[in-house]
Amino acid sequence: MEGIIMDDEDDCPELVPIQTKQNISTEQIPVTIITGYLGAGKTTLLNYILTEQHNKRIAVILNEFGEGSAVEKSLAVSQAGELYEEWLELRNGCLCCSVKDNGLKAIENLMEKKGKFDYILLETTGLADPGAVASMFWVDAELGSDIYLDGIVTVIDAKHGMQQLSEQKPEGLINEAARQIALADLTIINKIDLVGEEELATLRETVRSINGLVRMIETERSRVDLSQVLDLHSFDNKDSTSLQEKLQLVKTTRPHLDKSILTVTFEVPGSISEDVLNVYIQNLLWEKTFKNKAGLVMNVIRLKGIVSLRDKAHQVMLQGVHELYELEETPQKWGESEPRVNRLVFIGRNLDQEVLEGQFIATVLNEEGREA
Ligand SMILES: Nc1nc2c(ncn2[C@@H]2O[C@H](COP(=O)(O)OP(=O)(O)OP(=O)(O)O)[C@@H](O)[C@H]2O)c(=O)[nH]1
Ligand SMILES: [Zn+2]
Repeated sequence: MEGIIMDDEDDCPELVPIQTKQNISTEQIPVTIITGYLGAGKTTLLNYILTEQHNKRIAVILNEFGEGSAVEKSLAVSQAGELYEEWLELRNGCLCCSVKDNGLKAIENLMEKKGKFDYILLETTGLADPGAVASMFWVDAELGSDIYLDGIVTVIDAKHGMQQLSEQKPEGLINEAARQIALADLTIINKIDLVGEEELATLRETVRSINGLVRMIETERSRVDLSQVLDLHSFDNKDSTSLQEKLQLVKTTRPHLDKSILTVTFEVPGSISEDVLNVYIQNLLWEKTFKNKAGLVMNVIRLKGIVSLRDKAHQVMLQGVHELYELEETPQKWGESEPRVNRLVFIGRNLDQEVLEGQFIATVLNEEGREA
């Protein structure tokens, strides 16, 4: 297989072999995106991770590329935009860098100049859309990069989180704090020293109502068990069994806050054709032809699933962030007597389970029935 990468020196596309993802994943360096609203405790978390005992050489990137479209900037990598970087040596042989613009390019430079790292932590600015940043790393991994996206961690302020989540945005605009939770693989509810159990319970429930899939931990001064934050493998198929089990536990949620983001899930038995599934997903993510019963366009922020593709012995994982999605065969085979099912989880705005499931059955499944 071949793919195109841009050459640094002369901006000339160059054909290079791309190894399959599975082969290189052991050598690739994980990137964890740390996001969260202003003052939630992101920097405290980074500092904590850096000072904890770990045998990793961690590079920390404080990015300021949240403003504007990070995706556009990443696509302009080949145009060799000017970079501004400041490097700081930290404890444990860790490095810290502040990037004004292109985060990806900075990481590549980092690899060249300082040798390889074991781990990269990237703190986004409080108001950034981490989805754009995540998509950028995800796209890059597809191009055979040295790095891969391990997970999105959202730090939430236990004291101010509810208020931030309740802020009404002008029509059409999304609440940033809610979006950050919708995207997360892990949420850290921080500053629990500042709230009582009741307040905490309300916040917990609200977080769950937004993202039915997310793992939640609670901390003071962002003190976490590192094994709960690093090496989550949220975007790869290293762990498809557990993903399947995890998806089975997810329930469709009821929005707690007005017009808020929620999680929708369904399971439909049968095997489907990849082409028809692609049309369904693209209509949802790209064409935006799906509407809820109030006529509002569905907006999916995160998408996960395990599907049964016709002619495939293995389970196939579905992953999506904003408008990017990917279908990837997992090492997990369907059992001989195991019923073939498709389980999908959607996190986003204006989602309606009946519509999503109904459309899936009507288009994806019935199309399959006609072909069979
Ligand atoms: N009481 C209390 N204060 C905390 C806790 N964690 C962090 N803080 C304080 O909260 C403030 C903000 O923490 P930061 O780690 O800078 O938050 P941040 O998310 O990086 O903030 P920005 O980068 O400005 O968005 C600092 O003054 C921290 O000392 C906690 O668990 N309890
Ligand atoms: Zn910070």
